[in-house]
This record gives sequence, C-alpha cells and structure tokens, in this order.
Amino acid sequence: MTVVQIPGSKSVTARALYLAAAAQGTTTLRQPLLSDDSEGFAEGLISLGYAVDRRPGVWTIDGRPQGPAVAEADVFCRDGATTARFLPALAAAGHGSFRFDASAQMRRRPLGPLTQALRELGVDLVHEEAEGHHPLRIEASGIKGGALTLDAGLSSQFLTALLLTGPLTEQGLEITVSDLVSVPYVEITLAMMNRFGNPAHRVGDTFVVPPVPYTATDYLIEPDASTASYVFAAAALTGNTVTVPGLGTDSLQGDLRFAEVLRQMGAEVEITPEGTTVTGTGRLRGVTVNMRDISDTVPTLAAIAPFADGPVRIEDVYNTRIKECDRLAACEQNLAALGVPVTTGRDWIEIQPAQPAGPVEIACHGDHRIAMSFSVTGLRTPGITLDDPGCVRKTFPGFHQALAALRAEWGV
Ligand SMILES: O=C(O)C1=C[C@@H](OP(=O)(O)O)[C@@H](O)[C@H](O)C1
Ligand SMILES: C=C(OP(=O)(O)O)C(=O)O
Repeated sequence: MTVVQIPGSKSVTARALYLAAAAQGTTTLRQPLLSDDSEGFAEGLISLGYAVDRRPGVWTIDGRPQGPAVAEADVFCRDGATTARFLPALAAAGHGSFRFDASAQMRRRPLGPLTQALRELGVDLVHEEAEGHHPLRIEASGIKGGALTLDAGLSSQFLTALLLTGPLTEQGLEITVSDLVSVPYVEITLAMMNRFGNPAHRVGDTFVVPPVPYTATDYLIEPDASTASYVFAAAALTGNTVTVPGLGTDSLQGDLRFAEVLRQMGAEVEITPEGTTVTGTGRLRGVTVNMRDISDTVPTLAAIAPFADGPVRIEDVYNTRIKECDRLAACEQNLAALGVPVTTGRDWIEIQPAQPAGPVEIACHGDHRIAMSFSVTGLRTPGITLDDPGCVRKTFPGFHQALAALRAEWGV
C-alpha cells in the first residue's frame, strides 16, 4: 500500500482566505495549498491591503469586516477563477477604487452573471474591455443587500462570490438561483460560512445569508480531492493500492465522489474518517456517468477511459468547455492523437476501448488538469510527453515528482 500526501484543497484554501479576510479577528489557516492559484489569491488580498502572513504550513490573516484597507488597488488575479470571481465581490462591499485583471484565458472566461448581480445590488462597476469579462473597475461604496436572482448555469463561482459577500452587506442577501452547476462547491461555501459564524443556508432554489458578521477561527485545510483523483486513477489503472490520509468521510469536497466512479468501474474503494484507499483490481468496466457535480475530474476519467472494457460516456459537463481550456476539445484532441476512438457533443464525451499508442506530445493548452490526467495515461502508454509540464503549478507544483515516486515504487 502506498500512502500519498496530497496538498491542500484549492477551493477550501480560497474560501478560507476570503472568510479570514472578512472576519473579525485573526484567523489561522493550517496546511493551506501552496500553488499558483492559492498564492495568487493571497497576493490579491495583500494588494487590497489585508495582512496575510505566510509561514510554512501556517498562514495567519488579520480580518477587516469593513473591507479592503486601501483606497485604491490594482489586483492581478492570474489564472485563478476563484480569485478572479471572489475578490471583486469582496472589494465591492468595501470603499475605494479597485481594478481587477487576469490572465488571457481568465479574461476569456465569463464573469457577466456576477458583475450583473453586483450592479443590481447598486455597485458601480465598469468592464474596461469586453462586457462581462475582465478587466474591470469598481468604485465601491458598500452594499445595502436584499433579494436578487442569478443564473449559475456557467459557473457556481458566481453564487459562491455573492454568498461569501452576503455578511458584509447591511441587510444580508437572498439569492434565487437557476440552473446551478457544481452544486457540491456551493455546499463547501455554506459549510465554511457556517464555520466562520454566519448561518447562511439554502431553502429550495433560494440561498439566504443573514447579515451576521464572520468570526475568526483556526482552520485546518483538507487535502484536495480533485488532485487526489490522479493518484486514485493511477492506482486503478495499474492494479496498485493508494491511500490518501485526511481525505475521508468528513470531507467537504464533492470531487471525492470520483472514487465512487472508480468503484463503479471495478476498483476497490474504502472511505473512512481517516482517509480514502483505492485499489486497482486489474479490471476497469465501461460506464456512463453524469459529472455535472464533479466536472474537474472529467479529464481524469477521460484519460483512463481507453483502458476500460467498454465505452466510457461522460454527460452533462458543458461548462468544462469554459475552464482553463475547452476540456472536452482538449481530451478529444489528445485521445485522438493517441489513436483512441472518441466522440464529443456540446456537453458530453464518449471514449471507446483501445490501447493508446505513443509517441505523442500531449497538447496541455496551459491546463494543469490536462497535463496531470494524461500523465496518468502515460503509466500504461510508452512515449507520452507534455508540451507544457509546468502548467501543473496552478494547483499541484509537486505533481511530477509525486508521480515519479509512484512509478519508482510500483515499477511502472
Ligand atoms: O468554487 C470553486 O472553488 C470551484 C468551482 C468549480 O467551478 P464551476 O462552478 O465554474 O464549475 C470548479 O470547477 C473549480 O475548480 C473550483
Ligand atoms: C476549473 C478549475 O479552476 P478555476 O475555475 O478555479 O480556475 C480547475 O481547477 O479545474
């Protein structure tokens, strides 16, 4: 059995940073993620005047319930959508003149439903270039609050940004949502808001956030379940056993359900309060699976799908086309280059059984998940290389070393 320590959850780290910044008092975050996304989030907060002290394994943040400490800031959100969507909402609840920009891909990704909602709440906000996209400028003078509607069909992050901001408004927020994707991420948001003392909750399609201020706390960040999907897939693919401690029955993350998909395909999976263990059994069955709730693990499944004994069909994942790249297109392109029969539609991909054949240089499209997923394919496919191995820095800078250690231990 191989024990793998997986770095902290990107989603939990981002929310914890926001909540700590907005809370009364000093918060301690234990085992935060060290990666481009989480460091970009922390540095975004620093640009807004928050005191964030980063020491190995422990970050402390002095909260400011009244909002940013500076009257003006120019915040670069890098490639992280959590940063690019959560921080403008935080700034809007404060007072000052704030400009936000992001990477070329993040500029292309949608922001409109969030900025539209902020405008409905009275926020003075201008898109400097394309309407509904970064860069943007906010003249913030606080938010009164109230009821609003939100289309969350492209991203749940619009809803999370508004939920996190609710307690900073005078009256709180009541947000009625249509077409919500990535529901488990909203559940993470509510659970963490509750941990920081705000009783936000869901009633049908409406999310209620009372104007109860956040209180600082001591928070242990759990390992990242999307990151764990690569080592779980690696075990299932090569007939080995992997245990990820700290990611178990108490996890807040929906992406742990990827282990259940592997179980459906024939792997042995044990999830306990201490962690999750996946054992490859030498057999992978074909499967049809709706991954609307866990779409960050679509590339992981697509990349091992050719080794199943029947077709693998992944459904209801349109919004994977508007992530770090068009992930359905990138999976299709790379699988086809490996000689694997694959078809896609607007919101699905279907992969037929085949032994992938190298040599092939995987086109990563700058997307950490494409890089990590097809590296797993490489455990059973000679000749796979990546055109951009460094893009894993977004969530898992140590990925290649971790995979090399598994290869050495398993002799694959
Ligand atoms: O809120 C979050 O932390 C996230 C929500 C999901 O995005 P969408 O809601 O856009 O699907 C997920 O893909 C992303 O990696 C992280
Ligand atoms: C989609 C992702 O990131 P984000 O939307 O937070 O940039 C991801 O990490 O797979």
